Amino acid sequence: MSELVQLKSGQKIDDWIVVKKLGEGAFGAVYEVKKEKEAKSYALKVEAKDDPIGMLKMELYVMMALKNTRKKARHFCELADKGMTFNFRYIVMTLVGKSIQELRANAPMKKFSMGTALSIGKLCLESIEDLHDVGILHRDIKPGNYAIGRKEQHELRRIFMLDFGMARKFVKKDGVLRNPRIKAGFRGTVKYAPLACHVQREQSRKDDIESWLYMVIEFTVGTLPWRNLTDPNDVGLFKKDCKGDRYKCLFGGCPRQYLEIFPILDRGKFFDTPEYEVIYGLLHDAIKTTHSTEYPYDWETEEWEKRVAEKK
Ligand SMILES: Nc1ncnc2c1ncn2[C@@H]1O[C@H](COP(=O)(O)OP(=O)(O)OP(=O)(O)O)[C@@H](O)[C@H]1O
Repeated sequence: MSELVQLKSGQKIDDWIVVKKLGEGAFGAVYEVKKEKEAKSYALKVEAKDDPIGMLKMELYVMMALKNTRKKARHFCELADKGMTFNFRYIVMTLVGKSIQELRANAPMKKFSMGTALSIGKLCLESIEDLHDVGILHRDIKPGNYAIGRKEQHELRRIFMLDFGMARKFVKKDGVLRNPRIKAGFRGTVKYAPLACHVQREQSRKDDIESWLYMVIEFTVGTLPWRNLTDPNDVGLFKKDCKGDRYKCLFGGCPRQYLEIFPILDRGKFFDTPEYEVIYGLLHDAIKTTHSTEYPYDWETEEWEKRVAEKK
């Protein structure tokens, strides 16, 4: 694998000045950048030009595909610039706030209140539906790939879907759905991967929703029962059992409506459009039956701010 590109604070890349590093993924780093004499910050993602995998190309493709859609503004960063220097490629996009993973780490018992869990679960599902609408699967749905907006922009109730490095087009140019390959290599993150991924089956839209369900269960109860398993095969077997006899192990502490989601996914075939509306309906129903309120979100409260300040 090629070396990660490292940029320094103050370094100039075309029109952009690096403020600081925000984080680093397996394939590249993300930096806060600004234009000279402008106050607004953006996020710049880099990748070495000789990177054999070339995840940024897919990120760019996805951002362009989303650009002209009706709902583009809802849950995605906007592309502000793209470019290439002597040894790396980069894209510049909306700067978002904390990832859901970081937020959950700060939450008491590592779980959100029922209202917040259900409400952001709904927004995360909307982002998946929007992505599917442009013919793309995410294939790495997890809390680290979602972030809220920035406080300065008054966007603490907005959810952004990030990181399209694992994405795949499931529709061909002529609009026909691509046929599944006989075998598809493991993609994504073991903890949240759908069962299809564990058995190296081609993923389809319902598999993004299966990962979403694991993520939402974790938002709600603070844990997933296979959290301590490291072997992907063991995790796969555990997930399989949870779809059957061991369902209580996974759904304990969740609203009863979550139990209805696997059957909805299972009755869908590979090429079928998932029943998003039915799932939104279940989430709304769960808000009612658990007597939850969606707002304020947990991170908008004084207790939250106090706890974060105490941790520092
Ligand atoms: N638009 C953005 N604004 C602010 N921070 C961002 C933005 N995009 C990504 N980040 C942050 O940059 C870091 C690296 O992101 P990246 O997507 O490269 O990798 P990752 O998802 O953390 O890891 P991996 O590639 O292993 O899945 C993460 O902490 C992420 O939250």
